[in-house]
Amino acid sequence: MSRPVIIALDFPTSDQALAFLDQFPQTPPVTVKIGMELFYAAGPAIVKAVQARGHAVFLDLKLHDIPNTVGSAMRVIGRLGVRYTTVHAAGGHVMLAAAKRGLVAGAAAAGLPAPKLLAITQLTSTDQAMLNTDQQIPGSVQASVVHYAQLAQASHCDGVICSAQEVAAIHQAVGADFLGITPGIRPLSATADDQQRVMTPTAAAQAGSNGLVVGRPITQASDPVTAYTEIVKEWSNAND
Ligand SMILES: O=C(O)c1cc(=O)[nH]c(=O)n1[C@@H]1O[C@H](COP(=O)(O)O)[C@@H](O)[C@H]1O
Repeated sequence: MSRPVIIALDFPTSDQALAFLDQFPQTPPVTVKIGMELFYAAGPAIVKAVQARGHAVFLDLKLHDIPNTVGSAMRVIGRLGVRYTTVHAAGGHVMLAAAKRGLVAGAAAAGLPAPKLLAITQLTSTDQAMLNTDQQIPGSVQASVVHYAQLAQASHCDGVICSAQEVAAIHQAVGADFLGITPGIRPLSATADDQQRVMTPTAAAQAGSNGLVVGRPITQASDPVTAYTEIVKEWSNAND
């Protein structure tokens, strides 16, 4: 799927994650996001287990540290054969560029294509008040997200993670080829949970999102495969 619906595999153990995943057919393969919770519990072995089933992995560890540390960690991630990985744009230009260099070098050493590097802009759980008070960043959320997208592009990232609410402004500022992958996706029937900047799959497609990240509306559904299939159908129809 060139515009994937990525399932956030947010589970505390490998057994739970794989039991969930094995409800899905292996064909067509799905793309799953392995984040901090599952990776801290299960390590690189869970990446291999998902790949062994033929599915693609988005490894979401949101690195944010000094440039040398991030570059070295990305060199290791580059060897894992994942399709996407993340870093915080707030780490700045030197850190982002080191992340990209590390990722490309690690992948090349393993003879693999480099994963796409996505920079986190403002988390979708952040609202206007939190931006201005907790982070002491003046101005609008959209202005901050567009700024981070410009910084990420200038630092050789392949795209950003943002809310679908900002995707159109990002594409206008940095071009439509720069990926805007969007969590905070909620079908009309779903609750927002801790997300602040949400959109439906249809609205995200209309805004130009390059891919959805969806967790609880699928993982906590009584029938996850049907929930996923419905979201894919809504997303595909809106992209046609
Ligand atoms: O990097 C992410 O994937 C991410 C960035 C962001 O701004 N907001 C966000 O929700 N996410 C992740 O996307 C997933 C969303 O999960 P749900 O809210 O359950 O759909 C979680 O795994 C979050 O860690």
